[in-house]
Amino acid sequence: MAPPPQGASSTALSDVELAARLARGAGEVLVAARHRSLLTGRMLGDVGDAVAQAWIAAVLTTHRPHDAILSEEARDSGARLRSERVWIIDPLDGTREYASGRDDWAVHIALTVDGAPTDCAVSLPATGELFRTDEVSQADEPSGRLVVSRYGLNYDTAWVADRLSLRPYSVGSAGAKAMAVVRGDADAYVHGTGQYEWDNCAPIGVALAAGLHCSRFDGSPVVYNRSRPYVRDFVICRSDIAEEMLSALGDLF
Ligand SMILES: Nc1ncnc2c1ncn2[C@@H]1O[C@H](COP(=O)(O)O)[C@@H](OP(=O)(O)O)[C@H]1O
Ligand SMILES: [Mg+2]
Repeated sequence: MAPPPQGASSTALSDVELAARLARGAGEVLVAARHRSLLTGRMLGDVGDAVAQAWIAAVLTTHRPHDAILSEEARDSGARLRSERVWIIDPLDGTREYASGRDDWAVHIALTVDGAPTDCAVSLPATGELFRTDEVSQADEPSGRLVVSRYGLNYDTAWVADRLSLRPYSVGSAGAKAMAVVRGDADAYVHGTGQYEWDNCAPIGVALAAGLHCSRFDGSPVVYNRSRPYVRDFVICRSDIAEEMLSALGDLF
């Protein structure tokens, strides 16, 4: 009997298991590409983006040949707008942090079905952490902190920090910020200056699965796989402060 074709599509691998292996595997590729600082800075960032993208695309094409893909590092095509199942990928979120030797960078893998994240994983390869929708839960204790950009507070985050009496806590990368809330290092992440869908889809998928509140500033759900894949604002926070948070965001000028 002939052996099964190599790289044949696998139905045995569940969507969430595939997402987790992609996030973990691409993270290992990225850690290897940093190898003893043979490359640094912009060159390392460019190589990291490219090799992680190539590996993820090859695995997805092999294991889910009928699904569409939207990735920060690949050309977009209108085909995804006709597809129910779309993988939304950021092969390396926090490229600057990765390239400068920091730990706050992430790999984002999300499967969306009809615009909603279902099976997602976010890896933080430099710390060895992997967050997946089927194994995540909300942290018990509030921290009293608001996770903000490495460049400090802006108008929206200063407003929220003041209204909810939260102390700012600086982290790079959208995925690393969102996972700081999942882990319990922060109570909220608020972003009002726009991001692409790949920056927040898997992080929001994981945060929703953990029982956190995730929405647009007006309280509506974040919808994915739009023709222009851009999200103007969103909030991720502990469910017990969601009401107060939405009220503060509703009062923003
Ligand atoms: N105003 C904005 N518009 C578009 N993308 C933004 C943005 N602010 C942050 N991002 C993206 O969100 C990610 C986290 O950014 P930050 O650490 O500054 O919060 C980065 O992704 P990449 O590193 O994948 O490019 C960054 O490009
Ligand atoms: Mg990104």
